[in-house]
Amino acid sequence: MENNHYDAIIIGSGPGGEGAAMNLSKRGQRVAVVERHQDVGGGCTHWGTIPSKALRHSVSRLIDFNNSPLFVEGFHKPRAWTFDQILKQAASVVTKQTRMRAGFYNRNDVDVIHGCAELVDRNTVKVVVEGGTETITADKLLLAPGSRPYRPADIDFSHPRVYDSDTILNLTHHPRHIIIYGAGVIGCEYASIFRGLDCKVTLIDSRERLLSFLDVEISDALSYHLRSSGVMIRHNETYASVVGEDHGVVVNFESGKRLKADALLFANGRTGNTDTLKLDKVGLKANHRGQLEVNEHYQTSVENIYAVGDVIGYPSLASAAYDQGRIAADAIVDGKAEAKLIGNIPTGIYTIPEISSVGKTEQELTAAKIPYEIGQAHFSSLARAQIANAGVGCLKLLFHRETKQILGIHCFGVNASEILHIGQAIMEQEGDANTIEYFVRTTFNYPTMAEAYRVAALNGLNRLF
Ligand SMILES: Cc1cc2nc3c(=O)[nH]c(=O)nc-3n(C[C@H](O)[C@H](O)[C@H](O)COP(=O)(O)OP(=O)(O)OC[C@H]3O[C@@H](n4cnc5c(N)ncnc54)[C@H](O)[C@@H]3O)c2cc1C
Ligand SMILES: NC(=O)c1ccc[n+]([C@@H]2O[C@H](COP(=O)([O-])OP(=O)(O)OC[C@H]3O[C@@H](n4cnc5c(N)ncnc54)[C@H](O)[C@@H]3O)[C@@H](O)[C@H]2O)c1
Repeated sequence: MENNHYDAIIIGSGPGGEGAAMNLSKRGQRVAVVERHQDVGGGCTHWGTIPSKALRHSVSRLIDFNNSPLFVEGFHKPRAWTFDQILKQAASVVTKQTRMRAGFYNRNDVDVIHGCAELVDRNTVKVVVEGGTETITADKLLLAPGSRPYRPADIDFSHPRVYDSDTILNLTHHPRHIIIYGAGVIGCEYASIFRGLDCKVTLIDSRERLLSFLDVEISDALSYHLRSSGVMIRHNETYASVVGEDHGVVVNFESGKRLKADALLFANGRTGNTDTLKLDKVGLKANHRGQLEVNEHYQTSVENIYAVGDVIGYPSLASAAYDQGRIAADAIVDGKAEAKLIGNIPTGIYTIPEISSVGKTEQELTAAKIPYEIGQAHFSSLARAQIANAGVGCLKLLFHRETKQILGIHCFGVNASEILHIGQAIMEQEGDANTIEYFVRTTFNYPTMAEAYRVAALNGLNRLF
């Protein structure tokens, strides 16, 4: 029984669970991680971030190839790949990630128990393993069970042509036309992937603007580029019913419209994986989206039970989940966490073109009556972008016209999610060190995409009078 007692038990081996496990182990704690999937890595590695980013990478290489005069000379038709083909490439990345992550647990002496965890009481976890159950105990518990696609009850997800963002990874036919219902981040990313594979894509948005949390100009640019690549976007539409047919799906809308396609990807929201945890055994209750409430130390209302990652809701990102796990581990060991998740969480959206932003949008600054100015650099005017045939995109810096403090950074185009971090490093500086003038005072390698910061800063400073 002694061996079954740990300092901490973690449920879930996604970025939240892993971040916590590594930090707890480095801090000398005896840790067990319970994972119901056969491999570690979480939804992030197996069904979410990693496969979707690997698929997207293959598609953008295909687009680059077909658009490069150097490669297409002599070819009379564009190269084409099927979803099935690029899935194989994605699977190999998932395998590499899984092996690497399994190694982290091994090297750090973290016990990984494969089975489904249920809470018995505030110190005891029952693990349903193949052929029986195991019971383990700990002083502290950390819940990092992640989330899954939200599935409305009136849609038959067992129909072979109806997919969500998990099951789309089992798609074996190549749809000529796919309807993507839900134009959140997942819907927009998959619209780019399928369009890049030359499928006809209809993207259904229940709202009137794509990704309305983005700066309007960037969201407009995304709409423009998705549309010009051939994606049909329908705004302000809500489904009334989904009817599965022999080789396709018909979606009827409340507006009276009807659409038919070979497949439907329903990507409209996520639900926290709390339904099988038996939260009632410890007196916890999830909200209607299966999410738990925590305080600034990631502690739930039960003192020794913590929670991180998608199960606590916003920002529901792998990037943040890892940091939350690390911070929660400090709180578990020290009783409180000194470190905090940064206030301005960056977003990286892997559509084609890619989008990334941090800080305030123009609409937020206008609403708050903050006197800001804009500095812009269009990629088409950068030598590096011209060399790379990557002229679509821009970097937009929003800064305070009096203090020159950077307030927001918005970027779209090739490598936007990498480019963003240069500006973020300056924007995160305290006091006067956060200034757009940094980009004018420093010297950038030439030619680089980073040079966009100098171009944008000069553009913005020249607007001041
Ligand atoms: C299609 C898609 C693309 C995404 N792209 C990005 C991106 O580009 N960038 C980004 O930052 N984020 C992205 N995300 C979000 C990101 O994947 C999640 O925010 C992240 O995985 C959350 O980490 P987590 O540790 O909370 O949970 P998860 O990664 O979901 O891991 C939870 C783990 O807990 C296990 N588990 C659940 N219940 C139990 C139980 N009772 N017993 C045992 N084990 C259990 C699950 O099997 C799972 O392995 C994407 C998500 C999706 C769906
Ligand atoms: N590149 C990235 O950072 C990236 C990529 C993909 C996904 N993600 C993460 O995945 C999630 C995206 O999910 P999404 O694109 O499906 O859409 P979303 O979170 O934008 O939600 C779409 C709609 O569904 C509703 N909704 C959400 N959860 C619901 C629930 N449980 N029940 C009923 N309605 C619900 C929302 O209010 C919204 O109107 C986000 O949390 C995002 O952070 C991130």
